[in-house]
Amino acid sequence: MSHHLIKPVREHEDSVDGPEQVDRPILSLRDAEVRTADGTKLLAIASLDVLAGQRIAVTGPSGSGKSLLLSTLTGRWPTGLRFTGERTTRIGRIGFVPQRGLDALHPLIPLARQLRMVTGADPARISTVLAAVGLDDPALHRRRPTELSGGQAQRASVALAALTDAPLVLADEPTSALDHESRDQTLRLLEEIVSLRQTLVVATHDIAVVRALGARHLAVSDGVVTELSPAAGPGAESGSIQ
Ligand SMILES: Nc1ncnc2c1ncn2[C@@H]1O[C@H](COP(=O)(O)OP(=O)(O)OP(=O)(O)O)[C@@H](O)[C@H]1O
Repeated sequence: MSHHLIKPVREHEDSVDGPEQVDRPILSLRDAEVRTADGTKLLAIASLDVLAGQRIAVTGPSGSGKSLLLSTLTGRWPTGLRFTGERTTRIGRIGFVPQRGLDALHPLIPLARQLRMVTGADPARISTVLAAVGLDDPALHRRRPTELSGGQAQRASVALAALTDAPLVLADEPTSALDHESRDQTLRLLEEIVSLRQTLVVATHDIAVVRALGARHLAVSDGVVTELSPAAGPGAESGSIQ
C-alpha cells in the first residue's frame, strides 16, 4: 500500500466529537468489498466498527488481505483496485507507520526539521517525543533519515505518527524488519506513544503482537475478515464481521 503518513480523509465526515459521542464509531465499513478491475474479489467486510481508543491487531498469512484492509480503513486503495460499499468516518487525519520506517519519511530532510514541517509541532515537543522513542541524541535529530539505521528510522516513524495527533494510527507490519528485541521495543513504543485517545490498528504476521497489545483481534484469511475476540471498549460489537 502507499506510504502516505498523514492523509486527509474528508469523505462522509461530520462533526467533531462531543462527550455524548464517545461510543460512536470513528470509522465504519458496511458491505465493503475490494476487487480487481476484472472483478476478482480480494477483500470483503460485511460490517466493521472502529471505536475511539481501541487497540486492534490484524493477523493473517502473507497475501491474505491485511494491507488491503488497512487501505480500506484509510480510504485510499492501490491503483487499479475498486472499492464498493460504504465507508463512513468522522475523523480528519490518519497516521501511518509503514513496514520500513524510511518509507514514512522524506529521505533527505533532517529528521527534527521535517517532523516540524510535517506536523507543525514545536521543537520542544519534537525533542520530547524523539527522546520518548529512544532518539534523544541531538546529533540524530540533525541527521537525514537515510543516515539512520533501520531501527532508528522505525522509531522516527513512530514519533511522527504520535506527533500527528491523528485519531487513528495504522501500522503495517511495523516490526517485520526488526529483531525480537527491537520488535518488542517498537510495540511498547506504539502503545506508549499512541495516546489512549488515539485508536491503533497493527497488521502483523505475528500472534505475539496480539498478546502484547492485548488487542481486539481481526483475522484475515483469503480476503475474509473475522473477529476472533470480543471487541474491546464500550459499546463494541463482537462476533463474526464477515
Ligand atoms: N494492486 C493490486 N492489484 C491486484 N491484486 C492485488 C493488489 N494489491 C494486492 N493484491 C492482492 O490482494 C491480496 C491481498 O494483498 P495484501 O497486500 O492485502 O496482503 P497482506 O495480507 O498484506 O500480505 P503480506 O503479509 O504479504 O504483506 C493478494 O492476493 C494480493 O496479490
